[in-house]
Amino acid sequence: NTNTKTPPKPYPLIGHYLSIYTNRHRLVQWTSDAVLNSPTSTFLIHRPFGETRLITGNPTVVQHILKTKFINYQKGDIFRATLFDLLGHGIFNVNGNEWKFQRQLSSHEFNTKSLRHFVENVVDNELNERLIPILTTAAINNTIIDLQDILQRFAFDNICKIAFGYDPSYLTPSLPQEKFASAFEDAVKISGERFRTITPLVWKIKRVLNMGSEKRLKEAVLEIRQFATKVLKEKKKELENKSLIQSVDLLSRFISSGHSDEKFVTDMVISFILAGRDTTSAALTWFFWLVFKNPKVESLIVEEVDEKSDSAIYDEVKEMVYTHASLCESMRLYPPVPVDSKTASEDDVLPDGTFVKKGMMISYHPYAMGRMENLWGRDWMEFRPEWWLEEDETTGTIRFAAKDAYTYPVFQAGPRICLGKDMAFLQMKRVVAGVLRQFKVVPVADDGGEPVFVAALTSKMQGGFPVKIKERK
Ligand code: HEM
Repeated sequence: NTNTKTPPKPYPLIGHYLSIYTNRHRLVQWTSDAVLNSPTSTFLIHRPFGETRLITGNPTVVQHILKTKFINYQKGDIFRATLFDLLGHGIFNVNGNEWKFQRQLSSHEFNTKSLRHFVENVVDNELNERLIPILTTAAINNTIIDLQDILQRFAFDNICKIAFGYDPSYLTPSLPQEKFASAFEDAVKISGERFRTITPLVWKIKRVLNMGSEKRLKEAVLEIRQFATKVLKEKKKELENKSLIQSVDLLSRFISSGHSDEKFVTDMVISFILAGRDTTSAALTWFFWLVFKNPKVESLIVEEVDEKSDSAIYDEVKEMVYTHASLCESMRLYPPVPVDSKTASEDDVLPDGTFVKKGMMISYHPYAMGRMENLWGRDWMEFRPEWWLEEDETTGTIRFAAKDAYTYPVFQAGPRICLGKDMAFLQMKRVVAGVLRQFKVVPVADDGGEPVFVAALTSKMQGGFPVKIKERK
């Protein structure tokens, strides 16, 4: 492991490849160290054969690429080609007018009250009918459960119900293994692995030869698309002679607003499922670990949850400022999307003077940024939700104080900021309230050490999160 105080040095021809290869299991940490040890917080990675990539933790540079020069920094060809088999022309994988159109269409739905109510119902149902009973049984039998796996299943059921009104029952393990869920799981995993091959040629050749993981990817994507098309056809039929009732999924909303082209809507729905699948579960997994390590924070959250439990659901979630702050703080240290990349369409010069050549990839690094002394102070490693709270001087109440979006780009920032941010908080706060009101989550391997943070497209706790569940008295 390299954790030197100077940024790693490149060699002729192979650049940083040796160091990258040795650290391939901890690339987030390797790139984070490189950014943290670079005086400008921007680091140039040399890949073999002279290719270079920039990686930055400087908020001014982040603002430059995500907002000021937004048009110049898009999803690049490598990114798009790597994810194309899975995502097609879905919102995650397009630029320009194609993106703008989908963004406007979906922002409209995301801002409706009726979608919000629909999401609340879906989340509450999954919570009360599935998650809480599983935790209750684990508490009674004193069994060890993998909370990370359970939260992933929870998020997958939720997002499928929200995106296309279909319940895969992934959090009901007694049912036979759901084909759609495992196809999605494999497709995301294999697509993520494509990014880690030394050159895209490796997976492209495997794909042409229909070999190994590429063969499975092809099958999985076919299963996903066939299934999504089947749901779409059923929905269309269902909606043919009916006007849309208020409380429905995104797919029905898109169809009802006149967008019924099969390929277009299927691509859109797949992007949404990907976006909502592993992000909230990753955030919650690390959150429950941090809360266990910080009993004072835990008791303040439980106090807030108990206090709000009488109010209406919507207000309860809106008002849970301490819980909200704790979630933000937990994602500062363990962001669900730890590194995210763009590609320059034209030559450019960054605000710090760095020259960017057309076609160069540039990544911003929320994981490194959450660990920067100049942004968070010497005690950045402390888990302190209070950093996100301030007193309202006129009323004397405590309120949430958001940080600058380019200093904390956990949801990205600028025109392409995460569309599901509010939905994600709503879901996460419902889960935190539902779980902590009734239970204490106790990690099994509490040897004092930090679990290992790993990431493909989104982050995970390596080896899962084995816990015991205790009923709160
Ligand atoms: C804690 C949870 C979440 C985090 C940290 C998160 C983070 C992000 C990030 C970093 C991006 C930018 C990706 C890129 O363009 O390269 C993004 C985009 C997006 N997110 Fe989220 N996300 C979360 C939950 C959700 C949920 C629940 C949804 C709901 C469907 C969602 C929907 C989207 C969509 C549609 C985009 C694409 C926006 C666009 O390209 O215009 N996200 N999110």
